[in-house]
Amino acid sequence: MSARTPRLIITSGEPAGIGPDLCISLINHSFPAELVVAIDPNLFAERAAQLNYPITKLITNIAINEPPTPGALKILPLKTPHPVVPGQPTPDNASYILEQLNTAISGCQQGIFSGMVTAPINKSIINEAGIAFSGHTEYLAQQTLSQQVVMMLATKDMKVALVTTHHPLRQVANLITPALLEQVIRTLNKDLTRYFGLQKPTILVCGLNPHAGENGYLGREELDIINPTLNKLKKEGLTLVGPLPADTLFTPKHLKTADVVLAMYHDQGLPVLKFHGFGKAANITLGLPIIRTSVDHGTALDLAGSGKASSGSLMTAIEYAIYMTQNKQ
Ligand SMILES: NC(=O)C1=CN([C@@H]2O[C@H](COP(=O)(O)OP(=O)(O)OC[C@H]3O[C@@H](n4cnc5c(N)ncnc54)[C@H](O)[C@@H]3O)[C@@H](O)[C@H]2O)C=CC1
Ligand SMILES: NCC(=O)COP(=O)(O)O
Repeated sequence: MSARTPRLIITSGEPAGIGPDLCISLINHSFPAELVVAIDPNLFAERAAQLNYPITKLITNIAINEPPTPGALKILPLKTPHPVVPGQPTPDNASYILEQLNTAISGCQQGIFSGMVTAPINKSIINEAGIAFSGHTEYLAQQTLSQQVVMMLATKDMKVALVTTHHPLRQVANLITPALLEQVIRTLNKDLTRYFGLQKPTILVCGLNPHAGENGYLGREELDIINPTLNKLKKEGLTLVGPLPADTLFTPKHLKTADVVLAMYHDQGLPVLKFHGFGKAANITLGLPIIRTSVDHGTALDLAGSGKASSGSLMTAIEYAIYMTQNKQ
């Protein structure tokens, strides 16, 4: 495969959501990559007609032994077991969603694809089908036998990574252990160098409690867990700042010094990132043996088939995947 032209697989996600719409909108864009969309061709054609996209021909021959064609958009055909109604997801199509992911993962592992970009899925629908599923991040970690993955959302000028991902808030404090924090920071540090060329990234670390625990009077996790872990890693030469109170960490004075912010939990870090750049950020999974980026939003069932969904985040996710394949060290 050419080092300069990646072949990326795009999983179209929940068929009743906006994933298919966003994949269809790729017709109007050209990337320095070959894009292969994992989707039911009938769904692609039906939704394209609904959105008034003229489709003359779908290319389903991926020609994996040929070099990728820059700017090409191809289809990897799969079949939805159940009819798709925009805005109305059904657990009967959960197997189709997982088939997309499994096809993408194995294709990346075999070197057919340089990386995968995922459109959104609805976690609860997959669970309704009787399949325990908390997110792409955790599923990819499990399927690739990865020891520690890290969810990081990135716009062009801000990166926020998470120590914990999709857990009930009640469980979060107990999940933050020295071992987890150490592994997350090591993975983050390593992959910021590996994929983004940051040789010694500055990582700004949030406290867990208000005011970073106020010297133990508002919670002890900073004193007992976060500080000792940061000190251990700082002695090894990592550039870590914190734990800082999360409310004031997210201000320009601190952010301008940081390559990435490490938040302790999902809704500590992501609302700030999304306020800053919803619709133009990518979700990147670090710590995997393959490259995976994703959109920053969900299935937006209210917009499926309406033509009102913005493809900005999918564009950013594809751009980041291309960047990562080309800058990987
Ligand atoms: N990468 C993924 O697979 C993700 C999946 N989800 C899933 O999505 C489902 C719905 O989650 P919500 O919290 O409702 O978030 P959501 O992102 O689907 O929707 C939140 C609001 O943003 C709007 N919106 C979302 N994407 C948009 C786009 N591209 N253009 C214009 N407007 C857009 C929606 O219309 C809605 O008003 C959940 O099941 C959740 O698990 C959520 C985040 C990421
Ligand atoms: N808020 C991010 C999100 O829910 C996406 O998670 P994942 O499916 O990429 O793990």
